[in-house]
Amino acid sequence: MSSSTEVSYLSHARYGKDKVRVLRVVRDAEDAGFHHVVEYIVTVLVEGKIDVSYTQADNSVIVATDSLKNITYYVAKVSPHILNPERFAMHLGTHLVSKYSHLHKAFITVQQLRWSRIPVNGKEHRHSFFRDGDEKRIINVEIDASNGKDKLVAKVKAGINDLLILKSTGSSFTNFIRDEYTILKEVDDRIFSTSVDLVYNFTPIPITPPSDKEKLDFSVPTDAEKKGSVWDASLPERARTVTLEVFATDDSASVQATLYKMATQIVTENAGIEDVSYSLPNVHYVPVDMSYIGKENLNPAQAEVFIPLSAPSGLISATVSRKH
Ligand SMILES: O=c1[nH]c(=O)c2[nH]c(=O)[nH]c2[nH]1
Repeated sequence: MSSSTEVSYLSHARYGKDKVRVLRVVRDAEDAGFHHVVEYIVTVLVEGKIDVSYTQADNSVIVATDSLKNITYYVAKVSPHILNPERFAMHLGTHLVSKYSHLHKAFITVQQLRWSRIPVNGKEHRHSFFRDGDEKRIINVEIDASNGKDKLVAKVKAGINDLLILKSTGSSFTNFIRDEYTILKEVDDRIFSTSVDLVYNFTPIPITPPSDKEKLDFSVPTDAEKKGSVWDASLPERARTVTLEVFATDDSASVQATLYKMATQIVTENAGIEDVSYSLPNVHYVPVDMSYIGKENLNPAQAEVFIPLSAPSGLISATVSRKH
């Protein structure tokens, strides 16, 4: 950044549009009455030679945030990758840094809301959907053109937010530090409930720059289905399945130990993933003392009535990284 005063200079600048909400309908290529829908909340931000807009009040370098919003809708209309949020985000970011010579980086975040097919008489409906939960897929893409418009690099992370899960046994918590602050009893059986936030980071990958005049080409490599890479369209569902299955089947010694098993399995099974992070609140369910009415409800093996505590909760997080 060039401009500076006696004591300060512009050291960082990034701008764009937040909360661009878009729903896209895709009519199936073989059967136009069979619809696919995705709903995204998109953040589209750019960096580059934009310092004079801050330091000199010179707007000539600004692609208006309104235009960035319009470009988001346009790419949502024309991208053949719209149903895949990672590819859509990479396509949008690639278009921006390719079209505007002074923009060197694009940062695209896509939050995908759930729309699942309504089952009717045991069959998934062709064009009717329901919101089955608050869980979201989150995709973060940086398209970096700072080494040249012909040497684009994509840095992609993806994951899940707000996936609420609970198991009613198969979880214990013992052997922790006991001192003058300790009230908590050791338990060999308890409820374990959490709201999963999962993020996995891919190894940065090269992106083929668009060759058309409009800079709208976006090519997916031919080894697109290569397991465990950014291009692996089945990876998000597999990471979700690992999360759910490890949670369900682990004889959990702690949130920490179960988290580690989930993260380790995802890194092990996906060669393109550099690291996996989870943030897991330990949502407490407290057995009600029913001795007032002569009912045993405190013994973990007999407890049946619990108070869900909205606050406070534990908060357990960790990152498991690939060794090189
Ligand atoms: O799995 C747990 N990890 C902790 O660190 C902790 N601390 C606590 O009070 N309960 C639990 N449970």
